[in-house]
Amino acid sequence: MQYTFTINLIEILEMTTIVDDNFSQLNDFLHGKTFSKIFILVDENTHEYCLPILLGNLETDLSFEILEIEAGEEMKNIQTANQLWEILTEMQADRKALIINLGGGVITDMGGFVASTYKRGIQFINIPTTLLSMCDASIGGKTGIDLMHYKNMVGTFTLPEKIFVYPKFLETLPFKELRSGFAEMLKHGLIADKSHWENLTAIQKLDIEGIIPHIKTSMNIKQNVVEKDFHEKNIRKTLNFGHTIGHAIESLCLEQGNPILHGEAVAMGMISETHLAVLEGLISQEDAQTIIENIQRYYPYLDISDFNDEDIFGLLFNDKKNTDSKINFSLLSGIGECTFDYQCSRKNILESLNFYRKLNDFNLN
Ligand SMILES: NC(=O)c1ccc[n+]([C@@H]2O[C@H](COP(=O)([O-])OP(=O)(O)OC[C@H]3O[C@@H](n4cnc5c(N)ncnc54)[C@H](O)[C@@H]3O)[C@@H](O)[C@H]2O)c1
Ligand SMILES: O=C(O)C(=O)C[C@@H](O)[C@H](O)[C@H](O)COP(=O)(O)O
Ligand SMILES: [Zn+2]
Repeated sequence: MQYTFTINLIEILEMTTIVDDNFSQLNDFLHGKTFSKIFILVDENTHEYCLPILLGNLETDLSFEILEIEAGEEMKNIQTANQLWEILTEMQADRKALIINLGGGVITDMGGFVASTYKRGIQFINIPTTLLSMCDASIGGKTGIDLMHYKNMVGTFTLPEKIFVYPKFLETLPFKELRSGFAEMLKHGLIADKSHWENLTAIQKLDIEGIIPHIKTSMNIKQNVVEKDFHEKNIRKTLNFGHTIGHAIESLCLEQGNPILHGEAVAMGMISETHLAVLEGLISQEDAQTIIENIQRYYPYLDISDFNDEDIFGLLFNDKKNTDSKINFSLLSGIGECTFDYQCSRKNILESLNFYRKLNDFNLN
């Protein structure tokens, strides 16, 4: 017998709220609930820049504890998860405890994972503080940690109770982090909405004034895809465009102790995978050129000349989308259209990596 599981669109859309300056939507949510205790997970930066804003507006009689981890992808691992499970145990967090994940994608992935496994699952909400987590990571229920240097190898599909988005958190976000999140927004346009892509690429200077008006569209694209295929059996794989090669490069950089930002890796992966789509006859040269030139406008060239092809293939062969020992790509068939489960020849994959290696640095930033 086959079971299918679909989440109701309304459920996902209602899960996400853009909050006002008083966080009244968050306070309303908390007032109606009987949590035993609240744990707010932060990293050192969101502790400094975002927690004071949140606490200044939080209206609740419930007691809360702050759990802080160091910032960075290097922390998204089993050791950190273990420490958090231990702290929750020592503090006698019960099944009615709530975790508030206040941070970027590392915090929402990690906090969601810890919450979804502790005592077989306690409730959590996401309050994203980076562009990347507002538009992508806080939405859709993928939680997880890296294993060795393989990205997101252990995790769960578990939705938060709510996602509260406060775009003004972006005011303190460093430019590189803003640009990293912008890569996932470009991805949303490329896989699903040509006009979103055109609006984003019309932005001449990447700053929050230019980007904030487009956040909601990216959130909606992600929500719509997730609603159709929560467990990534089919169309959700399109959200992985740029990530097959991107994750491999991100993992290698992490392993070498030279981490790059997730969005930087995705930008590189989108260029390489767009060329791969040309080699496979999926997309026109003209569309590919537009895509690649625009991504190059925003992102610095990543020097992967020293990366060994076999190391890259080793990682590609462990990609979570693979089946039957075959690498499954999500490739563009046009601007705003994406295929998935697409298998390419080794020759073309190598050529797409070499295409990237040969690109000049046209970065304007
Ligand atoms: N679950 C998903 O669907 C999903 C989607 C995309 C990415 N991800 C994951 O998300 C992670 C990347 O997320 P990220 O880019 O948000 O990284 P991040 O969480 O590491 O945050 C980036 C940096 O910005 C700092 N920061 C956060 N908010 C700030 C603020 N308002 N002001 C100043 N500094 C602030 C953080 O401390 C950190 O140093 C990766 O691990 C990636 O795999 C998950
Ligand atoms: O939500 C999804 O599905 C995505 O693929 C979004 C990606 O941007 C994100 O990086 C995700 O964590 C990648 O998923 P993974 O399953 O390849 O780890
Ligand atoms: Zn991503």
